[in-house]
Amino acid sequence: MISALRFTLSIAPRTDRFRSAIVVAVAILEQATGFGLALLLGLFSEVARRHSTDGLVVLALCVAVFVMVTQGTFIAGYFTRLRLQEEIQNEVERRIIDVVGTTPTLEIHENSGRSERAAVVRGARNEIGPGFDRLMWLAGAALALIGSAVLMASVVPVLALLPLFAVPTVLATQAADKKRGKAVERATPSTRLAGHLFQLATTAAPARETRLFGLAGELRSRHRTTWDEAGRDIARSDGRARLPVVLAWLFFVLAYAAAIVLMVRAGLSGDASLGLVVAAVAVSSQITGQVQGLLSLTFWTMESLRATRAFLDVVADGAAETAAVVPATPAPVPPKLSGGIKLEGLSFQYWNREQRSLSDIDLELPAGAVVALVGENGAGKSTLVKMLCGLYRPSAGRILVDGTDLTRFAPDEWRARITAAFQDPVHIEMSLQDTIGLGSLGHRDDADRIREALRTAGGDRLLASLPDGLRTRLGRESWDGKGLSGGQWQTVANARAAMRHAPLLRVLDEPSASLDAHAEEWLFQQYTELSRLDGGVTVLVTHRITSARAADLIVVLDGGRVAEVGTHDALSRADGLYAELFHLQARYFV
Ligand SMILES: Nc1ncnc2c1ncn2[C@@H]1O[C@H](COP(=O)(O)OP(=O)(O)OP(=O)(O)O)[C@@H](O)[C@H]1O
Repeated sequence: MISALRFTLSIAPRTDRFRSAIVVAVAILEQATGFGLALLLGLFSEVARRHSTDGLVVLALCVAVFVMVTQGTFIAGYFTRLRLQEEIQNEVERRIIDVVGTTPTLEIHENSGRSERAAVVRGARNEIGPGFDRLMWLAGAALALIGSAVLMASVVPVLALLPLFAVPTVLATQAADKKRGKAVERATPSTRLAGHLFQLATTAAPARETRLFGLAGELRSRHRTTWDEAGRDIARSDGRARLPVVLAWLFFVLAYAAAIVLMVRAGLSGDASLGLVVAAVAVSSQITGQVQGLLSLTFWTMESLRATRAFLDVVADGAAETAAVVPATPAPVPPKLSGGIKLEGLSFQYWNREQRSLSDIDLELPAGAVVALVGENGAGKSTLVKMLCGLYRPSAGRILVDGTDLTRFAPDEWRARITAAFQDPVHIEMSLQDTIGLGSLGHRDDADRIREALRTAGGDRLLASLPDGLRTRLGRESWDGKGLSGGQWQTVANARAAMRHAPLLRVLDEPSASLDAHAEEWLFQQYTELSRLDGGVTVLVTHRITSARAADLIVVLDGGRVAEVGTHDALSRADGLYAELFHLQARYFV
C-alpha cells in the first residue's frame, strides 16, 4: 500500500501542479468549516454573556464572511477537482496502454493469473483518478478531528483521547474493507464472465446470433447466476465483518456520552469559560460526523489505493517480463535472410494447460520459400506462427534466424522486420488510409504505398467502391463510418500486412478464410511473387489444401507435432495425412 500511496501523492502534482494545490486547499478549508463555526459559536456565547451588541454585529459579519469563503471555495473548487481527476485518469489510462499494450509477449493476456490482474485494473481504473482528491479530503478530515480533540482537551484534558476511541471503528472498517477486497478479487473470474455475457447480449457483433438463436433470455439468466455466485461470496464476507464494526461503534458512542458529561461538569464548576465549553460541546457534537466522514473517506481512499496497487502490480509484471525477455545487449536483426529460419526441438505449453500445444518441432524454412502450414483444428498452426512472431517464449527448444536464436533479438526490432495478417483481423475503425497505413507507421501518409498494398491484397475494387477513397471512415462502432463485410475487413488487414516491404518473415494465418475464390487466388499469387523477390520466408496457414498445393514446402501438423514435411507431389505420393486431407477436400471441391 505504501507504493500505492506514494504513487497517488506524486501523480497529481506531476500531472497538474496548480490544480493539485487548489484541491489541497479546498479539502482542508472544507473540512475546517464545522470546526471554525464551533469556535465562532463559542465566541458568540462569550460576547452575548457580556451583552456587547457591537461585538455581536462584528461576529455575525465574521460568520457570514467565513461561510461565504468556505462555501465559495467549495463551489469554485468543484470543477477543478473533477478536472484534476479526469487528467489523472487519462494519464493512468495512457500508462496502462504503455504497459498492457507493449509487453513483449502475449502472456499478460493469456496467463490466467496475470490476465486477471490486468482485468482488475481495466475494471477498477476509474477509481485511480479520484485517489488524490480522496486522500486530501481524508487528510482534511483527520486534521479537523485533531483540531476538535485539542479544543475539547482545553476544557477537560483527558478528552484529547476521545478521537482514539474512534480508532477501533476505523480499524474494524478497514479490516472489513480488506476482506471485501479479497472477496472481490476471488470473484474476478465470475465478474469477468458476467461482463462477457453482458457484452454478448448488448453489442453489435454477436447481435445476429443472439437473435437468431433467441439467446437474450439465456444470457440474462447466466448473467444473473454468474453475478449471484460472485455476490454470495462478497455478501458472506460483508456479513462476517459487520459484528466487529458494530461493537467498535458502540464502544465509541459510550466514550462520547461520557465526554459530554465531563464537559458540562467543567462548565458548571467554572473550570472552563462558557465560550470554551460551548465551542467544545459544538465540536464534540461533530465528532460522530467527523468519524463517520473519516470512515467513508477511508473506505473510498482504500478503494483508490487498492486499484492503484493493482495497477502498480501490472506495471511490475510488465517490467519483469520485459527484463526477462528483452536481452541486455540484443543481437542485430539481419537486414536480409541468407539461410532461413530453423526450428530446433521447439515446444510450447500454454500457462493454464496440462499438455504441450507444440512438441519437439524440428523444421527448416529456407529464405525465399513459401511454406504452407496445414493440419486439423487445434493442431498447433496458430501457436507456431505466433511463436515465430516472438509473441510466446518457447517452453523448450529454439528458433534460429540465420543461425541467431530469436530470443537474442530485441522483440520490437524483430517485429519491425516481419509482417502478419491473422485470422479474425482486428477492425481498426479509422480512415481507410490510416487503418492500412498503421502497417508501417513511417509510411502512413504515403498514399501511393497504401494503394500498392491494397492492390497486393486484391482491394482495388473495394477502394473504387468507397465514396471518399482512402479518406473514407471505416466502421460503425466508434463512429458513423462505412460498414465493411467480413471479407472486406480481411482485405484491409491483408493490405496492412503488405505495407512492409521485404520483411524477413511474412505470416498469413488463414488470410483468405472469408475471401472469395478470385480474391484468394490473386492474394496467394502476389505473396508468392513477393517472397521469391525479397527472399523472406512466407508462412501460410490454411485449411484449403488447394491453396497449400502451390507452396514450396508443406508442413503438416498433427497434435502439436510435425507429421509430414515435403512438396505437394512428394506428400501426395507418401499417402499419409496430407494425402488423406487432400483427397477428402478434392472429393467435394475439385
Ligand atoms: N490462448 C490459449 N490458451 C490455452 N490454450 C490454447 C490457447 N490457444 C490455443 N490453445 C490450445 O493449443 C492447441 C493448438 O491451438 P492452435 O490455435 O495453435 O491450433 P490451430 O491448428 O491454429 O487450430 P485452428 O485450425 O482451429 O485455428 C489447441 O489445443 C488449443 O486448444
